[in-house]
Amino acid sequence: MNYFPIMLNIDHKKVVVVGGGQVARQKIQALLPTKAKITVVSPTVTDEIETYVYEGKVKWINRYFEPTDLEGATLIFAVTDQKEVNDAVEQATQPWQLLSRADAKGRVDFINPAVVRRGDLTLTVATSGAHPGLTRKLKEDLAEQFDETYSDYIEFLKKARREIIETVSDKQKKRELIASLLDPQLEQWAKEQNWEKCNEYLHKMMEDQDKV
Ligand SMILES: C[C@@]1(CC(=O)O)C2=NC(=C\c3[nH]c(c(CCC(=O)O)c3CC(=O)O)Cc3[nH]c(c(CC(=O)O)c3CCC(=O)O)/C=C3\N/C(=C\2)[C@@H](CCC(=O)O)[C@]3(C)CC(=O)O)/[C@H]1CCC(=O)O
Ligand SMILES: NC(=O)c1ccc[n+]([C@@H]2O[C@H](COP(=O)([O-])OP(=O)(O)OC[C@H]3O[C@@H](n4cnc5c(N)ncnc54)[C@H](O)[C@@H]3O)[C@@H](O)[C@H]2O)c1
Repeated sequence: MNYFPIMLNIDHKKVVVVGGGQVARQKIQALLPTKAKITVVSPTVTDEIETYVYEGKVKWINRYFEPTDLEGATLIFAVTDQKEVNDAVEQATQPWQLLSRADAKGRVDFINPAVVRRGDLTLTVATSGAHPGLTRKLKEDLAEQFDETYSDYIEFLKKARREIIETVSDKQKKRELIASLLDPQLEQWAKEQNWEKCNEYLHKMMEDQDKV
């Protein structure tokens, strides 16, 4: 199966998670960094989900699923341990709504990749359902390779690129300067949190370009 990978903006959109077990917890935790309006429908929820409910991050409808629960939802997660319930969720899903089934049965509008977030950098892994365990392993490898310091590095790159775009008008120079931000020396200084060196390098590079 060739899935189409995209990064969705689901801020302020309604997302309904049917089921409140470990898989629901996993999906909700992946949704929390967004500003989606998350509703969980289930007679039981895990302790973590209950905490999110008390913190106001998730709305809990504390009962068995009913078709009207899906009204207005953009994304729907059928993550109960009952095939018949997941089937009922599928039946109630409108053609324009996007459905994910944790049991990978029936209608599958999207599957969930494993995600590593480092600020604005998002690394995702999927095997198109072939082996989710491998997906998890590769995610852990990536999390190690791209450690937490990457968030600050990406933030520096973002600001430096903006500065170049706003101050350099020559197209060719602009492109060259942006490309040279990927110098491994900068990455190293960013890892050491040496922002003085990073900024010095950036401004020296911009001055040098001016002279050419
Ligand atoms: C990436 C991740 C994200 C997430 O869960 O959101 C995710 N599964 C994760 C882990 C994981 N899942 C399972 C195991 C046990 C080992 C095993 O069975 O393989 C482990 C490993 C573990 O937990 O260590 C069991 C399992 N998973 C699915 C089925 C049904 C089936 O295959 O038929 C069954 C059998 C259930 C049963 O036995 O009844 C199906 C799906 N799981 C997917 C995603 C989608 C495809 C992703 C891809 O392309 O790889 C897809 C198709 C649908 C979906 O859920 O979107 C998350 C990594 C968490 C992380 O980030 O660390
Ligand atoms: N995609 C994945 O990563 C993955 C991993 C493991 C399992 N699975 C699949 O996901 C399913 C769920 O796994 P789990 O570990 O979260 O199970 P679980 O038993 O921990 O949770 C099931 C949840 O569904 C709720 N539920 C049952 N009937 C319901 C109804 N009528 N309406 C609303 N909620 C209802 C239960 O109250 C419970 O909260 C498994 O059966 C398996 O098929 C997927």
